[in-house]
Amino acid sequence: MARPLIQMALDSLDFNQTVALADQVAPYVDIFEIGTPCIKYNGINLVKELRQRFPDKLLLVDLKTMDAGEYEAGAFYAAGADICTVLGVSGLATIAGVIKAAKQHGAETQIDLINVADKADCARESVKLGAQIVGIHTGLDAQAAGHTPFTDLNDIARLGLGVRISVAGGIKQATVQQVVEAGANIIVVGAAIYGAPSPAEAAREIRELVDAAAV
Ligand SMILES: O=C(CO)[C@H](O)[C@H](O)COP(=O)(O)O
Repeated sequence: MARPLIQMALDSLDFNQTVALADQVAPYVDIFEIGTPCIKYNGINLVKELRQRFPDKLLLVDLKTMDAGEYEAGAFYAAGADICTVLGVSGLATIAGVIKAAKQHGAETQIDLINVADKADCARESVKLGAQIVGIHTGLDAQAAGHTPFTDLNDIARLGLGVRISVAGGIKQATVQQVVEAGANIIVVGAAIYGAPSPAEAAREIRELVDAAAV
């Protein structure tokens, strides 16, 4: 099995704390995600800062674009994003716009299936348009209501779409093995790392667990 990637969700609003957290966990993660509240609060300068400090990391900007796909995402790809997210619920025209912007910058697009009613159909159509990553995502509010991403992950993995599958939504040490075995290629972790007494130690543990599960 190819080594799954670990994506650190940087979900603080504070610019300096975000950069400091990225520094702490950098040895153990592959992708830095600038989370949606964080990118709204800090804007494109944070993309430029992380791009400059971490030239070897993949940088995902969690725009969750809902309209004006090409226009909105283009600026973030130009600033150094490797991946931007677009909402599956936005519709195919917006998804196509983000994909077009990504192609112009040699970058990639992730479809976020959060709150999509027919996830299999949306994933299939998005892949046909050229999306490289399908994101299974139980958001923070849905997590608070007791939801998890595991059933959706199994359903989408079974489709065999031939693209990478990302999973997010409360993933922690106890669930890493389950999501790797279910077929996730990108494991997104936020609170289980940034909420730990030592984020670096938590990230190191998750790296070990992901690598062990993927053998
Ligand atoms: O995109 C997000 C919320 O919309 C989060 O960044 C994602 O859910 C990962 O964080 P956590 O592991 O804490 O769920």
